[in-house]
Amino acid sequence: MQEQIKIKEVEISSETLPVMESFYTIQGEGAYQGQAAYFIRLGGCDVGCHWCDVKESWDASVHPRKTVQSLLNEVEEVEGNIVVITGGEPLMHDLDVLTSAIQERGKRTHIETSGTHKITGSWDWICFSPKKFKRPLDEIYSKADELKIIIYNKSDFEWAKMHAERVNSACKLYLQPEWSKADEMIPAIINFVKSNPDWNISLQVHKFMQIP
Ligand SMILES: C[S@@+](CC[C@H](N)C(=O)[O-])C[C@H]1O[C@@H](n2cnc3c(N)ncnc32)[C@H](O)[C@@H]1O
Ligand SMILES: Nc1nc2[nH]cc(C(=O)O)c2c(=O)[nH]1
Ligand code: SF4
Ligand SMILES: [Mg+2]
Repeated sequence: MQEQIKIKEVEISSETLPVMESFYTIQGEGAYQGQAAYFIRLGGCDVGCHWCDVKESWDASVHPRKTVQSLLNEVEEVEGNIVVITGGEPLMHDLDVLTSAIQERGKRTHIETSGTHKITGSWDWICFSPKKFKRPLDEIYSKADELKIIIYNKSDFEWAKMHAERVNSACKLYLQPEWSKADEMIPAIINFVKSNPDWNISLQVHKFMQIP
């Protein structure tokens, strides 16, 4: 046991991840919208969405590596008990050590993912946002707590339904307008949700509030 704890401490202090930014804010999207959360944005993504709102995250090599210990110190400084790991595509990294350590400190681990890489980490909430640009892996469908489809054009509604058929029955369903198309797509999203009341609308409220 003593030996095991030692190994863990070594892993926590020596394991590093490329971090583009980390910040304490309000979760602007999905089921936890409106709640305080600490965000850790990891560098690296190989999906390539042309409308991605954080393209600066894609190249992992330009983002300095931080130790898990230093990330834990940041997380422990804030009152909020939700930690959101995002990116980039966070599942390009092994997240076992980071997420177990966050949970051991009594905080919740949430992830924002495209589901295109093997799931590592221990998660209290998985937000799965599939993309047409890279096929998700099968394992994410049974594990997702929240399915969040970005609506860029009208063809995305049928695509959304197709994914909803594959997730587990408890998974919450969200449609989120692509930011630059929001004015154009919101009327169609409203009509869709009126006809398909299992679905909810997610609006990136942090952008309206002009916060990170
Ligand atoms: C930047 S991504 C990072 C996490 C992961 N790579 C993913 O795509 O799920 C975080 C969330 O923002 C959404 N998103 C990215 N660009 C967007 C945009 N222009 N408009 C609306 N949502 C966007 C993604 O679909 C995802 O749900
Ligand atoms: N406030 C805020 N909420 C968010 N929810 C998901 C985000 C993300 O980029 O993953 C995000 C973000 O960047 N900011
Ligand atoms: S998967 Fe996520 S981070 Fe990667 S390009 Fe798409 S929206 Fe951006
Ligand atoms: Mg964002």
